[in-house]
Amino acid sequence: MREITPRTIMEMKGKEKIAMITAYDYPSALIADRAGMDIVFIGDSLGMVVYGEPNTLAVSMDQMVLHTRAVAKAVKRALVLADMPFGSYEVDVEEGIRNAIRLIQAGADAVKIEGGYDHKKLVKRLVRMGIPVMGHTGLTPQRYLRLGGYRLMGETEEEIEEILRDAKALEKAGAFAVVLEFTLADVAKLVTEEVSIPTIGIGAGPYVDGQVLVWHDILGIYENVPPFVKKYADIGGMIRLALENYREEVKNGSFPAKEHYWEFLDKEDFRRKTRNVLERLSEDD
Ligand SMILES: Nc1nc(=O)c2c([nH]1)NC[C@@H]1CN(c3ccc(C(=O)N[C@@H](CCC(=O)O)C(=O)O)cc3)CN21
Ligand SMILES: CC(C)C(=O)C(=O)O
Ligand SMILES: [Mg+2]
Repeated sequence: MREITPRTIMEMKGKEKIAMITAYDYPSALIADRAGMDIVFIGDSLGMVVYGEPNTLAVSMDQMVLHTRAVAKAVKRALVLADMPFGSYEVDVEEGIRNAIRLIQAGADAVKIEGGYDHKKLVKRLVRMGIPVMGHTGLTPQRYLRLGGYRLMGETEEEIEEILRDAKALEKAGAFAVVLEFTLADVAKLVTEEVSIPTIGIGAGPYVDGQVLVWHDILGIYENVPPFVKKYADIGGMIRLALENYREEVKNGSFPAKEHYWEFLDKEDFRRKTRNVLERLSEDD
């Protein structure tokens, strides 16, 4: 059992902001956990930042399971949350349950689904069988095709109503938190005040109970970052410099240096051994 549980996260509402970051592999998850993140999250955004897809729609359950397993092995303290990918829970509740179980068996402590109102039944069933669920409303990237791209949500009454209805449905169905993605800050504030479960924002302003961002975006290793991202480091630039140095030293012969390889001290010993080996090899043919 890890230190941070869904109960811990729920109790943070109104007291302490929740810090959440994505991670998709073992070394990244080790660093995220040691940095004191509350939630380490295997997002389906891995389709874009790890696999180079233009959106998240092609991500499979198999991919989510493999990356969840790698992250779960590294995390000792934080809550490990895994995204349910597009197509893994829409067809029927039973299939959603089967797929959520796969993520839990890969080491996740909880799963996240996009939407709320439309998935009340699934959320209720998962929670009753002991699988904690986080919801996700506002911009839901799995609706990429219908939305015609990624855009700010919550300007119209219809969108405000949909977002609030999702959040309330999630609260009622037993979800332990909800992600609010790329909504006007006023809408995120309204939702945060209207529901008792924590809201975790991404591009939704400061009036929420926590924040989530994508690993590659804040570290400067992804080119097409959303406009709400703050870049905390230029790791991409550091990697580029390191690789240019390595390449240069290979080309000019300064790598490997003495400390990077081993040779016979007694060259006469090596000559004798070589002679014997060459003799034996010539007898073979
Ligand atoms: N790397 C990454 N970071 C994310 O935060 C993220 C993903 N991927 N993939 C899934 C969703 C998609 N998100 C996004 C992606 C792009 C914009 C964005 O660039 N919006 C532009 C207009 C884009 C357009 O219409 O072409 C804007 O200026 O509003 C917003 C949210 C957030 N999520
Ligand atoms: C953007 C966050 C909330 C997400 O769902 C993901 O990274 O997949
Ligand atoms: Mg996602």
